[in-house]
Amino acid sequence: MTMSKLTPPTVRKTIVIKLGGSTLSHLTDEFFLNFKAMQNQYNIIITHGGGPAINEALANQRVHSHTIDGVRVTSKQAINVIQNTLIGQVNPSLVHALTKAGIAAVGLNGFDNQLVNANFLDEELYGFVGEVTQVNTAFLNQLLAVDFVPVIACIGAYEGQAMNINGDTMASEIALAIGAESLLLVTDVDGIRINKVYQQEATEKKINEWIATGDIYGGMIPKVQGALQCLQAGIPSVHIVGANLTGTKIKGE
Ligand SMILES: Nc1ncnc2c1ncn2[C@@H]1O[C@H](COP(=O)(O)OP(=O)(O)O)[C@@H](O)[C@H]1O
Ligand SMILES: CC(=O)N[C@@H](CCC(=O)OP(=O)(O)O)C(=O)O
Repeated sequence: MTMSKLTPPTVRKTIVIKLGGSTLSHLTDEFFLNFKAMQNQYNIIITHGGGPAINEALANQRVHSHTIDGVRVTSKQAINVIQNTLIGQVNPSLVHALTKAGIAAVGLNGFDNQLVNANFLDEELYGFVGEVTQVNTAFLNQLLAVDFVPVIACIGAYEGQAMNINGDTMASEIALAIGAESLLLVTDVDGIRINKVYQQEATEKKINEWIATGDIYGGMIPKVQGALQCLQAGIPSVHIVGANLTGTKIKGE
């Protein structure tokens, strides 16, 4: 009997793409084409937020909330609305858009097979906001190995309790846990804009200055914080981009 040579499995690198809630309602055909082109080379994990949908749902139900530096202070009432909105509405409509474009998307959140466990970030200050404690990377790798695209809503699990995790923080934590090659934070602006000019590159030093001067504020703060954390942990490529996938490259020095 002749032994056939075993072909080693191709080790494909992984990209984590975070889609901001602000982008979800207008993903273009160009975006899906770019996505498919990337799929030829990389495993792709999608994470998403849903800020605008959450704001609308909270307003409809007259639940007040506010943010501190882009992180939503989340009461018990708010977390119920947020859980229902992200897992019940935003996630399935994104999965639908992706599957319609021929992408094998599988909708997930922190509860699924203990995908993302979380603890309270600071219960007194933020309420039900989660800090990621563990990501089930083995499960993600199993899905990627059979060419599924995990689409993860930014809800973590703490002993059966849903925890609100900022979408950018969730994306960064997943990128770190899986050892991603690249993190792409896709938002409604083409990167970091300073004095009306979009920056092609931004260093840690500049970013810290821009936060201090107020040129970076609100929802851009968790993005740059997550981006810097990934860069410091050795993820080679970290970008904040618009839906056309061009924007700001985050650099260490
Ligand atoms: N320096 C900055 N450059 C660009 N956008 C900024 C900056 N500082 C704050 N922002 C705000 O951050 C927003 C993107 O964050 P966010 O609304 O949370 O989006 P997403 O839903 O994609 O996470 C921009 O629309 C803009 O209003
Ligand atoms: C703790 C926290 O800030 N959670 C976010 C989760 C959604 C999110 O991050 O949505 P975007 O990606 O659209 O900003 C929130 O409640 O708005």
